[in-house]
Amino acid sequence: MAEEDLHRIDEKKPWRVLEFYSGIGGMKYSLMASGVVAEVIEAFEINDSANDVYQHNFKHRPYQGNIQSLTGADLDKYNADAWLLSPPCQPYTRQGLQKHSGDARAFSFLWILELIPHLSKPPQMLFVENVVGFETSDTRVEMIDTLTKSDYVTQEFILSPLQFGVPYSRPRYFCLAKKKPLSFQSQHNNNKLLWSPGPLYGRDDQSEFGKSQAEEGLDNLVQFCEPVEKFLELEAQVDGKLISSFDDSENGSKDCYGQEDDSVPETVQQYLVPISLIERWGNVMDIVYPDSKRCCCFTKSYYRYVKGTGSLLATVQPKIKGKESCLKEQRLRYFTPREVANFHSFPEDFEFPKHISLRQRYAMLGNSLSVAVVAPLLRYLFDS
Ligand SMILES: C[S@@+](CC[C@H](N)C(=O)[O-])C[C@H]1O[C@@H](n2cnc3c(N)ncnc32)[C@H](O)[C@@H]1O
Repeated sequence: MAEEDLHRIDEKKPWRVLEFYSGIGGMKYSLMASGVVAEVIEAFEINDSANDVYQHNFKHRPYQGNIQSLTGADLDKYNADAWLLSPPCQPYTRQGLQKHSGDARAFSFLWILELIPHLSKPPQMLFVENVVGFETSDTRVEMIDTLTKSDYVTQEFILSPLQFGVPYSRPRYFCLAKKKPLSFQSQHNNNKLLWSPGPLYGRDDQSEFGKSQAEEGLDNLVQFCEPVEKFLELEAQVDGKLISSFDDSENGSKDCYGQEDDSVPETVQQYLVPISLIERWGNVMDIVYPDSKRCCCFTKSYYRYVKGTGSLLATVQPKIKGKESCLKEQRLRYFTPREVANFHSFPEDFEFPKHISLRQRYAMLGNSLSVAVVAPLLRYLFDS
């Protein structure tokens, strides 16, 4: 390690961090929440609207361009200690064609990997986030191969917000890498894929860390999660008593779900799911209640499609929960973008600029990440 890097550790100078695929800044929020003394010196993102949101909240506009056009010299000049990367997930999602490294959307990440061995100032630490499915991809094989040859040690995790007290199922893959002679606190977890947050808290009973233990343990963990109602900005009806004051008398006549009107609703009524949609798709909807301890992953297609894109909230609680009771009478509504941000544990002061449409808000949030999960992972990565 260069002498200046050792000084950085000794003097607690802020780590210099690059944020690739910055989107709406989930990595930056996680770094802030982690308590690590660090500074994002540059962010890279191709999407104009995502950059508007980033700039609105952080007063800095990311470098707007294709990451694939960056050169080794461009990256060397930042002299960064750590790189945080959340490359596109579509090549690896179960819904996609799973073309892995053959998918054009994987090229920019493969390009970044290719640059690493040729850098004169490679990062001391790397953090990569992706969907479950990435761990079996050829891109992951390429990544681990490059990192190992370039003298990094790695630990990989699959973790969900449910394991951090948030009633939200969003398991994601993470790779943490440190360049030797830096090392992890629990070195016996090097080169392993772990399904438990135990090592982040110094718990080292490895028998707990496998996939099957994690899956078995989830039901148990769910009871320690906060209820969904703690994440709501709009009030919900509980115990048959209407707390919110909206009148949904027009609900029955509404037969589209936001495709025509993409403006941001101002009342809870506008988030109600049209009756026609409930009639057609009710059997595939995931319904949760204010006292539920789990809701499904919000994807970037939430609000545009109902199947597999995220949960809907019943604002009227029936005597028997679920689909045995009439769904139309449960007055289902979409979670608002602010509520999705709450499930992602974004800070209260996060906001969208006014010109960002409702669908763009859901899309960008669906692409983002859970601060509750990433912050402790970053703390563990930067811990020396
Ligand atoms: C999975 S999302 C990451 C979101 C981010 N972590 C957040 O919190 O919002 C991937 C992001 O990478 C951007 N992106 C995809 N390909 C890119 C490329 N070649 N160059 C720059 N940005 C790219 C997309 O626009 C998208 O915002």
